[in-house]
Amino acid sequence: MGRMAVTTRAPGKIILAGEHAVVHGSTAVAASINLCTSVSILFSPGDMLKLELKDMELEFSWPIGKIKEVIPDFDTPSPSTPLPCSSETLKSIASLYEEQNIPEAKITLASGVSAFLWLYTATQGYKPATVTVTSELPLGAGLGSSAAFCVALSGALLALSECCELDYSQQGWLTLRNSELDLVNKWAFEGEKIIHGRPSGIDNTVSTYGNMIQFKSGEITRLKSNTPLKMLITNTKVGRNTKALVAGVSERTLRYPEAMTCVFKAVDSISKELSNIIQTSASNDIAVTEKEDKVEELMEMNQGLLQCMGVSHASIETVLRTTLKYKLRSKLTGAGGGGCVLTLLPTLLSSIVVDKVVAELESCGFQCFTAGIGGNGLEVCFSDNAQI
Ligand SMILES: Nc1ncnc2c1ncn2[C@@H]1O[C@H](COP(=O)(O)OP(=O)(O)OP(=O)(O)O)[C@@H](O)[C@H]1O
Ligand SMILES: C[C@@](O)(CCO)CC(=O)[O-]
Ligand SMILES: [Mg+2]
Repeated sequence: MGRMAVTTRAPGKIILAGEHAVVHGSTAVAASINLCTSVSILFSPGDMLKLELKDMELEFSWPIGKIKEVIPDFDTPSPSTPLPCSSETLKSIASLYEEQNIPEAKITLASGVSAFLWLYTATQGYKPATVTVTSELPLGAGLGSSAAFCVALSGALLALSECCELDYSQQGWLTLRNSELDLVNKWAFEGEKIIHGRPSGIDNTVSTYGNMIQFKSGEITRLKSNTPLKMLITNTKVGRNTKALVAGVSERTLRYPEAMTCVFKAVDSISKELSNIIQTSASNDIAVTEKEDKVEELMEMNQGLLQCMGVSHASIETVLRTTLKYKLRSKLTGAGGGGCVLTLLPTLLSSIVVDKVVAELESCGFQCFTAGIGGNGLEVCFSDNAQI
């Protein structure tokens, strides 16, 4: 029996320090969170490629012949060689979803659908299949939904290719070898380029490998945290688009190169300080409190510099002001412009205060939750039939 069906899951992330500046070569620190995107692929007879986005109750389908016309040359795809999608091909791919009548309110999905069509065809060619996607992550809210989608999808596509040496009779969730994860990460980066324009690669990297990482110009250092950090995540529910925010920072950098270079350098130092603090061991409550005080201070400094880059938002400022009333510090996470804000919850903070701050934030229309930080990266599960 060949490999017919696979399900993968890949986590979202929080950025503790360094978003945006990381696109310009600064250090950043990120951790996976225990909210995932899952992708299931089932090769099926027939002549259609189907994409089902379950949470959005959307279904797309294309005749294989039509895909071959628009994205030619993949009769023998080479999944072991990650390929960028050229801007001409990206334009022709647009004709594939324009025919599918994506509802106006969901037009931001177009870039995700383009990334899907590219990654699928470039790795599997013209095989008919049904691909199903579900996600626990809010889309476009700073928690790396685009990267989790690209990693889960690339992982599923490669798990069904000759590139991965997996025992597909094995039950339950499996992890890939490091060299296989490296390949998934590279394909996912090609997908992120379609969605983000100019990604640094931090989001797909932390989603692929999991845990907590320091990242600078594609170089990854795994961080061993001795004391777990507890973060409150507040979703302002203000929609935004990472591609536009990243482009905005680049435009400001072109207008004020010297000032922005200093800002990026300051962020680089903040991320390095943070990563040192995270890795120092704290043996008692006083040491833990000192550590948390420093993390809070660095988060506050990083937020100031993100304001300077022009990626804060009135809703984010409301979260900052509200949490500060309770002496809690916050910073935006991900691309900003709305989306999610992180607030450090010190170990000795009473649950009464947490309940109060959450109630006040929720009365503003925001949504608060906590998430496990630093868990597994991509995982794969084989079955005769896809799981979701
Ligand atoms: N489950 C999914 N199904 C289809 N497309 C998705 C899915 N998740 C993300 N996407 C695509 O990614 C886009 C959101 O990506 P974007 O980078 O703007 O936000 P994010 O990744 O959630 O936040 P950040 O990049 O700041 O961490 C969506 O508009 C869609 O095109
Ligand atoms: C804003 C950004 O720095 C992080 C988005 O999560 C973009 C990137 O690094 O690709
Ligand atoms: Mg993204």
